[in-house]
Amino acid sequence: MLRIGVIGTGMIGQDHIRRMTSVLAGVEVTAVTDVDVETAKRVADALPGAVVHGSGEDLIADPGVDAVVVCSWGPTHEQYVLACIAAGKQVFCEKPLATTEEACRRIVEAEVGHGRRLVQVGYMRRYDAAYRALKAVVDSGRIGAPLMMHCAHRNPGVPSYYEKESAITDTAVHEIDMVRWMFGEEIVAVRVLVPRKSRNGGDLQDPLLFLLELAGGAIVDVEISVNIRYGYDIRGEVVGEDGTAALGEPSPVMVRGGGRLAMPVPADWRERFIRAYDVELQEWIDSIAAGGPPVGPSAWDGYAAAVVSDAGVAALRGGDRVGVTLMPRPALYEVAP
Ligand SMILES: NC(=O)C1=CN([C@@H]2O[C@H](COP(=O)(O)OP(=O)(O)OC[C@H]3O[C@@H](n4cnc5c(N)ncnc54)[C@H](O)[C@@H]3O)[C@@H](O)[C@H]2O)C=CC1
Ligand SMILES: O=C1[C@@H](O)[C@H](O)[C@@H](O)[C@H](O)[C@H]1O
Repeated sequence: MLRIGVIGTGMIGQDHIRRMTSVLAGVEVTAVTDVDVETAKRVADALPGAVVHGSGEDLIADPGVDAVVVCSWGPTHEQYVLACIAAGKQVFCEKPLATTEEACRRIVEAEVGHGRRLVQVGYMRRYDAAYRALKAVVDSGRIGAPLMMHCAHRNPGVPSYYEKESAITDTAVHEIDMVRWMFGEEIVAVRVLVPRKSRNGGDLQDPLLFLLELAGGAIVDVEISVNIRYGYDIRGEVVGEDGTAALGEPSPVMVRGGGRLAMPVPADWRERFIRAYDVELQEWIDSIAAGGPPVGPSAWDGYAAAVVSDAGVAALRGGDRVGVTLMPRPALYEVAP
């Protein structure tokens, strides 16, 4: 049994604890912590034998914790991931790896200094059946070389920690990672277009259109709408030279009645990506329980996403086309995105 400590027992922390205790195999949650101590205690009450630690650092140092899952807010990730590397413990860090290029660079440098991969980042779309099927079509060459991709990332509402830049750093960062993986290329420049604001968006710039240019010349557009009310709607269509391929509808059921064809829209990311999170965490658990390095998105992927995300924030703040330059990729991260 791999003994896991969870830092951050909010929405995704609780969801990952649920899957680690009642869905996945070979794992138990032995410790939790949260700055909101009452929440941490309430979550631990449902976990027989689990310890509540007063800080993330204490949890990481606990000899009863083999590996750590970080589910606290993005700006707190760096300190915990660095502490895990210093302790030589495997860490699964929810996205984003950290919220700035500099913070991600420090993590990459610490891991390279350690000499062995210890970090996996929670970019779960790489594990989603629909995205995997879309990538298989693109890789097969059936639609010719991919030229463009149209994406939509629609949320019904935003979490409490959401700020203006979060549309890029917290939301579009999923497309940043997915696009690098889908095309197997780095993103070299970004732009942000700002449409008329939604009356549902408060102080946020909602919606916005995020444009990504890839090294090979393909262009990706991403609609980010984070207060669209009707549900959680994730779309993606790749346009190739000879055809197109799109994500299918996530609902397993369609209802015809009363002159209408209807299907449910997922309520949020927990529902839409439920199986992707299961596969992502089970593969992480299995790989590290077997003593190997994690095989999912690496600290390098987290760093690359942060550099693009920083460029996106600059574009949102008034830049036009903002270029993206990555540092040379260390040998530890030799595989393509
Ligand atoms: N992969 C995915 O699809 C998703 C990833 N996330 C990511 O997971 C992280 C958490 O998001 P949510 O669960 O939605 O937020 P949340 O606000 O529901 O939960 C975060 C928890 O972390 C705690 N926390 C904050 N600072 C802390 C610190 N320094 N030490 C310990 N605990 C601390 C908060 O008290 C809160 O209980 C974010 O990085 C977010 O981007 C969130 C939702 C979906
Ligand atoms: O990661 C997630 C949230 O943190 C973020 O706030 C949402 O916009 C994303 O859709 C969700 O997958």
